[in-house]
Amino acid sequence: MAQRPTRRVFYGSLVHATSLRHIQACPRALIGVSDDGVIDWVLDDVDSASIQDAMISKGWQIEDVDFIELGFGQWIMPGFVDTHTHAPQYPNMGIGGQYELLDWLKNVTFPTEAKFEDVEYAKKAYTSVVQRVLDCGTTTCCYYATLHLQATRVLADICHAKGQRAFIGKCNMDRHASETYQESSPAQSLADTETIISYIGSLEDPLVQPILTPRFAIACCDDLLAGLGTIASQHPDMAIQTHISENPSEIAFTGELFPDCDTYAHVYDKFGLLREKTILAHGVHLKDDELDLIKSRNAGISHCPTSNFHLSSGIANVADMLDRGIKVGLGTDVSGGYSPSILTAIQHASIASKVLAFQASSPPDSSPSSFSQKQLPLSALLYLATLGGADLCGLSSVIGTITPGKQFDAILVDVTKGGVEGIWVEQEVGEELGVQNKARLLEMLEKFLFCGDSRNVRTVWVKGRVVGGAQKP
Ligand SMILES: Nc1nc2[nH]cnc2c(=O)[nH]1
Ligand SMILES: [Zn+2]
Repeated sequence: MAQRPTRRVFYGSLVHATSLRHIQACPRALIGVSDDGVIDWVLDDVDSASIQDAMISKGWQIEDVDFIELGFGQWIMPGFVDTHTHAPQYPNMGIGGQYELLDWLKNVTFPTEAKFEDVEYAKKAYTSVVQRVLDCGTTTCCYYATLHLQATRVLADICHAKGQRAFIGKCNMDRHASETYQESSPAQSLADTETIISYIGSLEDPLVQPILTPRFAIACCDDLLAGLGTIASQHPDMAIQTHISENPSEIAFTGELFPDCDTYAHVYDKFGLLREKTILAHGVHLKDDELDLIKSRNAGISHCPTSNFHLSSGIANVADMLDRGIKVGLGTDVSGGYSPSILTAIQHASIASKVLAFQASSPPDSSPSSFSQKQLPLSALLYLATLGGADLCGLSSVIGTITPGKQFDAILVDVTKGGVEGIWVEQEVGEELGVQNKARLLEMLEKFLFCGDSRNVRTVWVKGRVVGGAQKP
């Protein structure tokens, strides 16, 4: 029996942000994806009559491939990168918005996370969390797990089985949490961290990677932070995630606990935890010298605007971070944030930038290269959700755009479905693929980013494998 071809060619619209300032929108792209899930070639503008010739020019024959032609209102774009979320907090999503951070952790979050001591509970919860996140179009996700070793293994296994690209961190926290939910000693916490690192390293596919995860400075004693710094130095390539400067009471308490450190960022730096691929969630109240330090260490910020609004933390000045050349990605921060979808983070990142812009006391910098005191343009929003997030995780050469040599981590968007109103009116009057010109495509993209939801995410691929979506083929 003839083998089913596994090389795929997509014909239709392609949209991706290649920089903070530029969206490439190609209404008639032809994309060749190899059977190992790598993007082999991309042609920007191919007439429908020239498809076969175009493929032949790449050495591909139409009979040897799965050929997928996109319809009206559909396009391929990179999958989203969620640079900060808490898998064990999904059961709590939407609950606890009356609290600010420290009370919210005590009253809502720690009791929920404690339940993950039960491995069966963890299996059930994490199975549905990971599928939900994939169905939202998130192809790469940086997950905090809980402090539990077994449950963290379960989360890694589920991401591995479902094929999500993921960073999985067993949370380190040995103080200032609760009597029933904190680790017994730094030694225990560090030993479990080493165990999870080697366990995740033993999974045969490098899609799932370990990430060092000190919860935040308040929850880690000096010995624990020092031990994590040692582990970090033994794994110079490993990513690190933590929280920083989210809430005024948190910052004040951190200052009391680390009186020898000038700022919050200096605490992490002192212990060797501020470096390339360090993902700092929030950064709402960072001072100038902290921003300088973060930039000098080549670390970056996960902007979590939904959470920053929901827990009344404040508004992070992303425009200023971008002007300083600091890496920024988006995070849902469930369940500080109440949505698993990066679309919600995009919407709130836009609103946050507008609030800062209209509260500014001076006129915006007139330089077109400055984002400061201006609303974030669509290109920046899309960039933060894709390539910017990838860059923060050290994956910008692997994912984040639909570019030859990168892996096919992508979504097929369909704005004729679900809750995106208004698009199909033009379709009724005869608009077809060829007429879906660049301006129209950008308009549809904007509508998807602001009015869309997971019903519009038709298919989700990671490394060429279908892993989710509203309508898997
Ligand atoms: N938003 C948020 N901030 C934190 N700081 C320490 N832990 C957490 C957490 O779980 N969520
Ligand atoms: Zn968080």
